Amino acid sequence: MDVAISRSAVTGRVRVPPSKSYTHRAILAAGYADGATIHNPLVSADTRATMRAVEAYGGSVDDRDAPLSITGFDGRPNVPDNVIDCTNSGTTMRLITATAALADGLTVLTGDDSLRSRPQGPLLDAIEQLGGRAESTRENGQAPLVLGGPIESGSVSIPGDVSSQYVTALLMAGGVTTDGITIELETELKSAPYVDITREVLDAFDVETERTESGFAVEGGQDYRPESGEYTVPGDFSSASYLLTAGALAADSTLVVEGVYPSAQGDIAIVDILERMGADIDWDRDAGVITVERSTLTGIEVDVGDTPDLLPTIAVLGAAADGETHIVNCEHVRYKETDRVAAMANELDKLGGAVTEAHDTLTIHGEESTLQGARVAGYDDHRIIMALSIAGLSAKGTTTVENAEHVDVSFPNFFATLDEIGADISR
Ligand SMILES: O=C(O)C1=C[C@@H](OP(=O)(O)O)[C@@H](O)[C@H](O)C1
Ligand SMILES: C=C(OP(=O)(O)O)C(=O)O
Repeated sequence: MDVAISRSAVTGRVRVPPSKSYTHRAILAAGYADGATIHNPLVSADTRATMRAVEAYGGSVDDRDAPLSITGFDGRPNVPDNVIDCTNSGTTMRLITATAALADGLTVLTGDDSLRSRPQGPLLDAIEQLGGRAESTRENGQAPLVLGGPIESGSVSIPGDVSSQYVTALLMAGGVTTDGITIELETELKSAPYVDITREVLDAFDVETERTESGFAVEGGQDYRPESGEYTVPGDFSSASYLLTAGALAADSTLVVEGVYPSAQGDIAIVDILERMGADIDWDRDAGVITVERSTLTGIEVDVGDTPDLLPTIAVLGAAADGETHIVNCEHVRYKETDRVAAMANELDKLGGAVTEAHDTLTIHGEESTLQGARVAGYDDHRIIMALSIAGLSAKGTTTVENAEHVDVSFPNFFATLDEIGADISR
């Protein structure tokens, strides 16, 4: 499905979808428990992959609309009857790799073309350090993966600069091992707030984890027990970033975004980034409401070490701002559904943006950029598609984004939501 977006104004009130990261963890935590009811879940292509995995390990998921009623496998995953297809979801594949290592037998994990090109090597190495079997069928550190357990407990040493999801996977599985898992980080941890999200969800399921001097640790022999059997997912700040950017670039008067309460999400930084760029933005934290007005923006420097998923959004803001926007510390953003640093450099260039790409930085020269509608590729990547669609709202003329159906991964109602607030869109 190609989507055409013409320059138009947006206004009104919108609600953000529930958080993808919290939903994945809550579903899997309910699987590690004997079950739970998950309120306000994100039901999307990626979270459905995690639901299927919980079922493959012996749990069940009823009512795939809110709330989700999950029966768990109680810390003891079955050997799946079939290969588990994680489709496009890196979070699913990393988190359930460690689950597979708890089962007494072999599990095979695969995914789509994109997921089968993403790095899994450090996590496979960690499973081997714990005495499990962990193989990449093509011996290139990528899926398809063959995992065998059961691992019992132990210490692992892994790099922290490829994906934080390896740490999340080991902490979640470690709680139900005999003696726990200690994780030593060989490098600085990138995407660190995602481990904070994990620890927050584990705490809500009564599983204790620890930040140590050199990494993290989780004691074994713990039971996943959600308080009163329930868990409620907060709103998603990565998804909110597209709506807030739409407001800052194209609001008629104001755009009001609802369902945005404080949580451990690093992508809350979008509020501060917009403020630093000069946007007129106000966050009522108690009410969970952000109000943003169309604003004249100025380029800034942003370190995305903690917030890789904001890179496409910030690149679009930079192309619409005056002056230079310098995005630094972004090498890990190249390991996502696509190489998002290169994708944004290529596609903003087609829209008239002046961009300089280096290995670990992306610079957008706002003063040399005048956004003009064009046909752009979506790279089958939800975040590239959503960011370019918002660029299309403020570009002169019409922007066509190819294969835009992939928004289904994290924000299934994205185009319907833009439509509701007045964007000129044809699908
Ligand atoms: O754990 C998570 O929920 C996520 C962690 C981040 O990945 P990395 O830790 O691989 O950077 C982020 O980019 C991804 O969208 C979701
Ligand atoms: C990178 C992302 O997710 P995942 O790693 O789960 O594929 C994302 O949602 O931007």
